[in-house]
Amino acid sequence: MFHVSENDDSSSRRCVWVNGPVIVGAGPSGLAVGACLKEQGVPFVVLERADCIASLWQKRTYDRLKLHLPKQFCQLPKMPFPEEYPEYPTKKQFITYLENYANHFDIKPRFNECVQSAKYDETCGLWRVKTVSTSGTTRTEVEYIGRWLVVATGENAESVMPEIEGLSEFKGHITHASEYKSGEDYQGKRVLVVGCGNSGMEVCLDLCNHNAIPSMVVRSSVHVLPREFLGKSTFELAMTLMRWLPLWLVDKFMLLMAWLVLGNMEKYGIKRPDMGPLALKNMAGKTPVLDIGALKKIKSGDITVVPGIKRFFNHSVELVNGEIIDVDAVVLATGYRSNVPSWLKENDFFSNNGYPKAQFPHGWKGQSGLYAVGFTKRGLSGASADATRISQDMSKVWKEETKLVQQKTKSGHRRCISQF
Ligand SMILES: Cc1cc2nc3c(=O)[nH]c(=O)nc-3n(C[C@H](O)[C@H](O)[C@H](O)COP(=O)(O)OP(=O)(O)OC[C@H]3O[C@@H](n4cnc5c(N)ncnc54)[C@H](O)[C@@H]3O)c2cc1C
Ligand SMILES: NC(=O)C1=CN([C@@H]2O[C@H](COP(=O)(O)OP(=O)(O)OC[C@H]3O[C@@H](n4cnc5c(N)ncnc54)[C@H](OP(=O)(O)O)[C@@H]3O)[C@@H](O)[C@H]2O)C=CC1
Ligand SMILES: O=C(O)C(=O)Cc1c[nH]c2ccccc12
Repeated sequence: MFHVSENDDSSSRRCVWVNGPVIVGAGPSGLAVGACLKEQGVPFVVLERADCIASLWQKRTYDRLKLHLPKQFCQLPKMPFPEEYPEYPTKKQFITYLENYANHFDIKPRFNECVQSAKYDETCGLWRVKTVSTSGTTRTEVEYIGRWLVVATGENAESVMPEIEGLSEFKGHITHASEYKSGEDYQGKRVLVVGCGNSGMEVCLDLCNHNAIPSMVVRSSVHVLPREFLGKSTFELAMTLMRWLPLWLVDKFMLLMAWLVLGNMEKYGIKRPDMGPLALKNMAGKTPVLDIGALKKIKSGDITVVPGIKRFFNHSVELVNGEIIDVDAVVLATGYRSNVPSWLKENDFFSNNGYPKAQFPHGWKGQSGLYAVGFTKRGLSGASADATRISQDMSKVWKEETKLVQQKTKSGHRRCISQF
């Protein structure tokens, strides 16, 4: 690396030349690319806006979270989970695994550096990546310059905060699922949970377990599948069946299985989409809920399912069916979005929704040395697949060029000697 600096009292500017890729984001995706590159001897820099690795897992998830897919589908390349880990590791175990992973591959991200912009400079054929970090009253701007850019900022970079009429008038506590830690703070409270994805369902279950009174807003439809069927992981079963059967048939099997285990959920207000669960995941990226107990609580009446929201009042909410219910607090389990459009000045490869335009498995490589990892809507296994491809692609070029440079230096050296 090569540095150029400029300073005054409260701010400083630096320019850093990066030999190898600039990786933006130190979540599982950025770490996986780093690990694969380390093995190939390609140097890199990882930039992270937070002060730790895997900030989504460390700072923006609730206490009782566990991986909801079996561990073999969640491990990163080149280092399996410890054998003693359970089939569904806890959040704490997953974070420990990631910390060990970063240490093992000696990945040292530059923390507290938020990427503000990244632009390809046509004239020099290089990426210019600008970051800002503030510490006390000092503001530091750094420009990293390199030939490759790896976008690893994730599908969950920002929380989606819906605009609902009257929400700003609501006097109770409002929080997003990403800030929710535990139901402990909600004992005895009537909590409206907006959204019925995996977050909404699990927050409701956690609230029940802490003697709160949750109502869950289901404004459209959702596929709920049991996490296990006859002691086997539903996800694993689906993946196995997909090897032999067409997707529509696997979907039929999933629905039959869900009906056998969970029964008909429509009478409880949970309507299924017209499309099957895997077809919908493939087409729209909508993840089916893998149930770990919320449905039992819905059946027992501990969780009340309510339709969409019309508007909020000071202490209550009006639903689309005209009903008004009193509410003490609101948890917005309304999902996440990518933040790529806010900083990446490029629109050939990335679409304005912050995802690569090309579908999996083609969305990992763009033009001019641009790469994306972890935008497959296939969780950690999708990120691992991207990381492997990216590192292979880069290391091929890196090795060819290193060989060329060595040959040139050798022949240059011979010429020098022959002049004497
Ligand atoms: C609650 C929850 C549970 C999940 N459970 C599973 C599961 O069980 N199995 C599974 O396969 N998937 C799961 N997922 C999917 C999830 O996307 C992955 O687990 C994983 O975290 C994705 O890794 P990532 O590195 O792509 O993104 P992230 O983990 O979000 O990491 C991206 C990093 O980039 C940083 N960043 C963002 N913008 C900038 C910027 N401008 N400058 C610098 N740094 C930046 C962020 O701070 C963050 O640290 C879950 C997701 C959630 C929200
Ligand atoms: N244990 C685990 O491993 C967990 C994994 N996850 C993963 O994290 C990712 C994000 O999940 P999640 O946070 O649940 O987000 P999702 O995007 O999956 O779900 C968002 C939910 O919010 C609803 N919603 C959005 N806006 C509104 C609104 N204005 N009014 C009413 N409802 C609204 C959506 O309804 P609609 O469908 O109608 O748009 C949907 O039900 C997923 O990939 C999930 O699998 C999450 C939690 C736990
Ligand atoms: O947890 C997530 O966000 C995932 O995307 C994991 C996942 C990848 N493929 C799936 C298919 C069905 C359910 C979950 C997943």
